[in-house]
Amino acid sequence: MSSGGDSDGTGPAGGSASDADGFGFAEPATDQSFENALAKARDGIRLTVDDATELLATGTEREGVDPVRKEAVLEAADRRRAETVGDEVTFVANLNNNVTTACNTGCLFCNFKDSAHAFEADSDVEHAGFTKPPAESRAVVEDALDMGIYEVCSVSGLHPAFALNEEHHEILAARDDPASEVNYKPPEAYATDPGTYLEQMAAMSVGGVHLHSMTPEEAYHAKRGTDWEYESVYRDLAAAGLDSAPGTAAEILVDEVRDVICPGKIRTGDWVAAIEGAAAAGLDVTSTMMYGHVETVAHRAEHLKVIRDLQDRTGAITEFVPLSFIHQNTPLYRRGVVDSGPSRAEDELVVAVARLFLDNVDHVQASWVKSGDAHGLKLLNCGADDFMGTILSEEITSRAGGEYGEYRSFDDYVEMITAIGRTPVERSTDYRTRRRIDPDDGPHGPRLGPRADGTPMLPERAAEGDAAGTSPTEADD
Ligand SMILES: C[S@@+](CC[C@H](N)C(=O)[O-])C[C@H]1O[C@@H](n2cnc3c(N)ncnc32)[C@H](O)[C@@H]1O
Ligand SMILES: Nc1c(NC[C@H](O)[C@H](O)[C@H](O)CO)[nH]c(=O)[nH]c1=O
Ligand SMILES: N[C@@H](Cc1ccc(O)cc1)C(=O)O
Ligand code: SF4
Repeated sequence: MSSGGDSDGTGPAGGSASDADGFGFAEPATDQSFENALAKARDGIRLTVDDATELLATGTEREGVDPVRKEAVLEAADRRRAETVGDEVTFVANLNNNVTTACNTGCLFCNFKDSAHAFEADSDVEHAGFTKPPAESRAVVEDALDMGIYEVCSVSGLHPAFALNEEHHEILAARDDPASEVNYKPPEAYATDPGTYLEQMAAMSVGGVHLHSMTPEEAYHAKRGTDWEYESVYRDLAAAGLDSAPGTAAEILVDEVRDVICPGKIRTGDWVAAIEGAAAAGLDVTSTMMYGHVETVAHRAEHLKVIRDLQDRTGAITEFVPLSFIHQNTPLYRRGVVDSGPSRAEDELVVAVARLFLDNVDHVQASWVKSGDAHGLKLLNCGADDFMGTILSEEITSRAGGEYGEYRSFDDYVEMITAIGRTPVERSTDYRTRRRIDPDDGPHGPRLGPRADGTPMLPERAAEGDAAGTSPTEADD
């Protein structure tokens, strides 16, 4: 959180919940409010937003995290995890293939993007970003399929030349001033044409891989300037090869927070509508929350309620992914709006309260990308049961200043998960296909991907020690 120093404190997020305006917390909180919420959590009674706020803050009547209360919350969540999903820890053999970093949305927590102007054909602005045309996307996925991946996860900047299809290009180009009205410039204006969204889907959906792509923000971009429904856009994307959608762009699903950290992004209502559209089109979705910047614990609780209500209506959410804010290279930090990300105690409480509050979402993910191995494993004892994927490539967290590398091998996974006394399980994106891994039967490699045969994905030395800084390309040399 933004007030640094005490690594176990919650800063303003922990302390200000009871004075947050407009969230119904005017009643002075008492010790009893926390104890009541904890008792409900232990008994499996559905929690209210106020209950979640109490648990996230370890009581709102005092500032900072109370270590004894925190342990009680984590223990309740760990027990709930064991009762609902058991002792398996899942992970997926996957590849991140992000198509472009060009984006003008201007989110203040993001350093993944590069100003789209720099990508224009006549620009001489230097940038370290990229745009992969569909053929290049396909080649990257093909290579990873040979390594045994099950899933390709693709999230991208909102490139102004991106359109759903040719019809969308025509609609956007017909505007009087497409650049300012609908954030559109024709592909000819750019050094590299990203192709259409449908072309990218068709290119990446190769060889039976599971394609996990098109966040609500991207879906909005794929229908901007039209009266198309999210459902029909997701149906077209699915017909081109999309299998499920990532629920990023959620950030904090409270508009007064979005006004500060991502004023250019879709509002909460649109994010919810996009996910409902994806679900109506028959797609599974994930859900996320990026926390630890300017929001209060009450905002986190409100966010969880949005997700739980959405899941009550759709049943399409396969997992909840807490995304711990990485602050170092972001505008929010550089401009002095925040002076750190969340504390480890906050990470633990977010995972735990997500497990307890989201009684209708089976899986809660820990991220070695955001938290590193040791803290990631700790989160698996706070209510999480999934440890994400091999990913092979990472650009969002590393560009923000994260230092935990860009892939983990199956041997890494098996060693880490068995070290905490749990069972390693290779999963499909939707968790329906699962393969328990015998730790003694190494070396380990993926078996669920269309071309997977149990061969380790990466040469042994690439997976040694801290994987940070070694790319798969370097490892192949
Ligand atoms: C980089 S965007 C790419 C996809 C698309 N542009 C979008 O916004 O949905 C994907 C997600 O990465 C996460 N993210 C970006 N910067 C981050 C940071 N500094 N720390 C943690 N998560 C971050 C945000 O949750 C964001 O929605
Ligand atoms: N938590 C992070 C993820 N999670 C996504 C998973 O890797 C996977 O795609 C999803 O669970 C669907 O199967 N990905 C990142 O790149 N970085 C993270 O921090
Ligand atoms: N790629 C996202 C995380 C993510 C991707 C897909 C998901 O389904 C969930 C989370 C990030 O690094 O921030
Ligand atoms: S989070 Fe997504 S929409 Fe926002 S600036 Fe980054 S890439 Fe663009």
